[in-house]
Amino acid sequence: MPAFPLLAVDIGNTSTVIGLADESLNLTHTWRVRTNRDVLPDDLALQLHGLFTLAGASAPRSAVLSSVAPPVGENYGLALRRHFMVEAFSVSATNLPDVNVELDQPDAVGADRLCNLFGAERYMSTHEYAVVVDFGTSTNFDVIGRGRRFLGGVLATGAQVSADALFSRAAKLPRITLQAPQTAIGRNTTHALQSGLVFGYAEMVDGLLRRIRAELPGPAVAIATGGFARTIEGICREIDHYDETLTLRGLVELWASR
Ligand SMILES: Nc1ncnc2c1ncn2[C@@H]1O[C@H](COP(=O)(O)OP(=O)(O)O)[C@@H](O)[C@H]1O
Ligand SMILES: CC(C)(COP(=O)(O)O)[C@@H](O)C(=O)NCCC(=O)O
Ligand SMILES: [K+]
Repeated sequence: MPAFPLLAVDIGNTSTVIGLADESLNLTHTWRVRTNRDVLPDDLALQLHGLFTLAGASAPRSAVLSSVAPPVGENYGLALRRHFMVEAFSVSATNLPDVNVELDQPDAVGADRLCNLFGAERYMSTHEYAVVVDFGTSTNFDVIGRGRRFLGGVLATGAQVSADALFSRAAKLPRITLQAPQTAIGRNTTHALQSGLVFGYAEMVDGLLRRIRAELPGPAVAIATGGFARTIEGICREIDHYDETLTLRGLVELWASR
């Protein structure tokens, strides 16, 4: 039975990134939709059907899911079984035999972070270690060692969550767009906020990367991904690469290496 196209679904707390991969494991289509915990399996099937139809893509013959937003992953699994006759593989630390999760409680690690481990492998030819900085609802730093070792990391408040917390507690502050201002010294409220929220955030990331690198016994390559990565691109000095599809590609590579 042909297993392609493979459907890969990365369900985050804010967005769900969906892709179809061909037999060479290349992503032929990608979509980004809002994660909605209220939708039911039949809603998700309609959404998938609509996306495939709009793109003229064939229906999937296999599927792999990563979810950190229960019960959305379970609902995608049901939708795929009922409407596409596909039994999806769900990522967890307990069903990946080749991965060493060196944490106190390995099964508590987010599935997206395990995808990032696989997504980082192609950057590790010249480095013993990699750090994936995933700018999502939370900003997580996933520290990876060669040989599929998940060594730990950092979970920090996401940039948008930080901004929303400030706006909700300060009555006179406007809801600004998170983009870099021209200068660090802001001469109006908007620019001052953008300086704090974007440059301040970038300095936090650079500082944490320096601390992580200082704790590792060898050099580490740092790769940024996630919804907010593009805003920070070129501002963080400690980041070597930007890769928008790292998590989704990692999910596809994880599926292929089971
Ligand atoms: N197209 C975009 N351009 C800039 N920022 C974005 C974009 N999409 C999402 N973001 C920002 O990225 C963060 C969410 O990232 P996302 O990868 O969607 O999160 P999650 O992995 O938690 O679902 C939020 O701070 C949001 O404002
Ligand atoms: C850290 C996360 C909240 C990131 O989720 P995201 O920001 O991508 O929606 C998620 O990976 C998670 O819930 N992890 C479980 C705890 C852990 O990884 O240690
Ligand atoms: K994240």
